Amino acid sequence: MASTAVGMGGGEGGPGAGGAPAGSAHPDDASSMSDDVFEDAETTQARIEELRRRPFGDGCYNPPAAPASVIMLGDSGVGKTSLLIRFRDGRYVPSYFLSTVGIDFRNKVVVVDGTRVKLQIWDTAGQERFRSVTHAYYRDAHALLLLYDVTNKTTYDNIRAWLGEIREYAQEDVVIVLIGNKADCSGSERQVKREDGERLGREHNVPFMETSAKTGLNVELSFTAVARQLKSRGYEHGDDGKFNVHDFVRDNTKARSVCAQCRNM
Ligand SMILES: Nc1nc2c(ncn2[C@@H]2O[C@H](COP(=O)(O)OP(=O)(O)OP(=O)(O)O)[C@@H](O)[C@H]2O)c(=O)[nH]1
Repeated sequence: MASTAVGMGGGEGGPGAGGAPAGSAHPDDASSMSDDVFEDAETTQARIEELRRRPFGDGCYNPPAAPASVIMLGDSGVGKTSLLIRFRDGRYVPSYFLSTVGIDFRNKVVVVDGTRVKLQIWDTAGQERFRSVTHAYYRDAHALLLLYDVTNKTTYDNIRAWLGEIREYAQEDVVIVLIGNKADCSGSERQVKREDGERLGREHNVPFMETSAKTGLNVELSFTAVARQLKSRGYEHGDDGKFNVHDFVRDNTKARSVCAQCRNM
């Protein structure tokens, strides 16, 4: 789990520039284990409104098109923040002690066949008590990355409930990708087989892949699949609409890689 302070706050010049957003704490900070990191709902709401107003700040000049909004969802601890940091910064930040507070975002441009697709990726708190805050964002989402943790069966079982929430709050045509994260873990650590994830994806007609924020397995692919599908639907100079995300994911998914630490467990 990670706090929003972990490299988050993508907009340059916004309230989070040059430091951690309010209500977050750094793991090295002795105060980070105390209750004062938990802000009240009003403060969280004010903070996310500030975040929403931030300009798209990737250092490039992109005046006309607004970025596509991508939201990362899933139970607390499945690795949403870690996956986003891996994708955005190409690094893995091992264990932190604090969960994401409320919601925060990062920007990233993905180039699809020469076209820049700008993604504004929202990292949500998996904890139940922040749900009402994050529900407000579903409506504006173009795509959702829905994660479970392959080492935690409960997070897999909860995917159906997450899909129910998505149906209730998100747009009908929102792009969804189902992700089984922590695929570097194997043996006794693993509680959910890849085939179970594949079956769940088929049941709900959403593309599925396993990822590892730790090793980087399929991390790029998960966001590229989203960007390609958004482009194919007409977001940013749409193409012929013939792109098939299921085929794309199937053809590009890499086999599992196992980290040394987990192998020895
Ligand atoms: N082995 C392994 N551990 C991971 C991976 N991704 C995340 N973790 C660990 O899982 C824990 C939770 O990761 P987070 O990224 O904070 O999870 P989260 O979903 O953002 O959690 P919330 O903010 O509470 O919703 C941390 O200790 C991470 O280091 C992975 O791919 N492999």
